[in-house]
Amino acid sequence: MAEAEVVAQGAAQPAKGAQAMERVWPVSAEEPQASPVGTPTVIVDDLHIVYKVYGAASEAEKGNAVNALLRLVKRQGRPQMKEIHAVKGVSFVARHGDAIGIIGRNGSGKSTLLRAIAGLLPPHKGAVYTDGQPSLLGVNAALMKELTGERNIVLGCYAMGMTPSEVRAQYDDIVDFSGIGEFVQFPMSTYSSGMGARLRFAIASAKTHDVLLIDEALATGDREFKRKSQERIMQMRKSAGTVFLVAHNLDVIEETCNRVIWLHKGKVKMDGDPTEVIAAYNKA
Ligand SMILES: Nc1ncnc2c1ncn2[C@@H]1O[C@H](COP(=O)(O)OP(=O)(O)OP(=O)(O)O)[C@@H](O)[C@H]1O
Repeated sequence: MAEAEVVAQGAAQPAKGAQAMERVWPVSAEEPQASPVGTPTVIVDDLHIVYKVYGAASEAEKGNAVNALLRLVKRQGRPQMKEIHAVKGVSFVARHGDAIGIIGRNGSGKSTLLRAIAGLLPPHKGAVYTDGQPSLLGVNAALMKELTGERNIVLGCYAMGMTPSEVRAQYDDIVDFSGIGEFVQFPMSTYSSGMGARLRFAIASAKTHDVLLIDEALATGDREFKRKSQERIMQMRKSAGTVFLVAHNLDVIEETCNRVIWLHKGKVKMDGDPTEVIAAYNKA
């Protein structure tokens, strides 16, 4: 991911792969301005995502070190194109106020699904409809390492569409929440990975998102930070946004989410109550 992609990807521009959702619920004269809890925010309809990888070895050459060396040294053979079908026909509806945990083994398609909802990957087949702007907060969503924390906060907030006065109002809270203290004046290249992750989460969560997608961002923080971030995710749910959370730590998912989707080899294996889905996943 490019260094300049700041904090919450997709926050500043319209999503590419995702489509704005058509209204599918009834409109009445007394309808409140704020979206009521339970209205759909994301509809994923028979979604397929396929990566095309160039330069992959053919089946016959797989695992053959001599061939691999020959290809490198003599530049033999034309680059092969291989397709990786990462998400295979996933469908579900997410609603306002939902915090949805996505679980599954390594390579099951969790991050790919989040990136597709954020509109960063075009569907090979099927569609993603979103009501509101999805924002992806990932471990790889890089701030600019050569800039200080201070400048990254300002840039990150602008990238999320905040105004200068909103940035001023939120600045102290972001620094406090991140817990990076005086390091805010140092370049981010001097931060530990945990400090960087905390700052990213603090910046991204300073704004109310329609749909916030969090990819393993809580994995690197310490216990205290995890507690604070979980509280903040709960607050975001209350402000009627929708939060998706990918994490390998199932305790975090169970404590934070009201629903869990278990992906297995790119397909939904189970979707429902966190305790039930996690119990089934642990038995598998
Ligand atoms: N940029 C990419 N190019 C090609 N293939 C990719 C790319 N990203 C992921 N894949 C492949 O897509 C499949 C799903 O990967 P993905 O990262 O979505 O899984 P994941 O469940 O998030 O895994 P993990 O738990 O290890 O983070 C894997 O087979 C992976 O090798």
